[in-house]
Amino acid sequence: MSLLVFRDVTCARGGRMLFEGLSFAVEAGGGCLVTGPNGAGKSSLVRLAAGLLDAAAGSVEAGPRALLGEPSALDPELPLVRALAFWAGIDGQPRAAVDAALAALDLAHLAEVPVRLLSTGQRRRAGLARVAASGAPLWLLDEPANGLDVRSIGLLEALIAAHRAKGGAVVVATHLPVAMPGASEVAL
Ligand SMILES: Nc1ncnc2c1ncn2[C@@H]1O[C@H](COP(=O)(O)OP(=O)(O)OP(=O)(O)O)[C@@H](O)[C@H]1O
Repeated sequence: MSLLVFRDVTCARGGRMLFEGLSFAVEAGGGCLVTGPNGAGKSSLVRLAAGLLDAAAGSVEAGPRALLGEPSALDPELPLVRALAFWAGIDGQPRAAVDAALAALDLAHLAEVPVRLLSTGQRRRAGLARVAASGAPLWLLDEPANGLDVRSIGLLEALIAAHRAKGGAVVVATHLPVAMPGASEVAL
């Protein structure tokens, strides 16, 4: 079953064509690495997949999805656990999903710390925890390894592998190495 399908997609931004005729699909349990130099259109592809940007031509079909973008989307004033619980509530997920995500990203000891006091890497992991707790089958991760140390990249890779093992699918746009065994690659 495909969780994301691009059919002959053309993407233009600011009057400039970024890519055209792009077709690929990501199946349940699958992974897709989106690579390319700065400005190639990796973030734009993720935004197309998220439904935040319209294709100039072609079609994008996606099931329920969760997006990790540059801002973490977490309320900076709330303790981390409450900021995550807010989104989990909107996504209809139980509190246990938040606790599991905090544990998976080694954030449980920071649960009561306001989001604004987290370090860059901790905030990135917090954004990943929001995605992990969303219950969405399709994860769209834009530069998820930015700001992460080597150990945290290992946590990210394990999180992705566990989601895929449960039948989820993951799209990762990255200029840093992120291990996703068996993933396809879209090189822009
Ligand atoms: N809102 C916008 N309006 C006009 N042009 C835009 C807009 N957002 C991005 N662009 C342009 O689209 C091109 C692709 O940007 P995008 O962020 O998708 O690339 P990227 O591959 O993710 O780059 P990077 O590796 O630097 O993050 C760039 O030339 C950028 O200037």
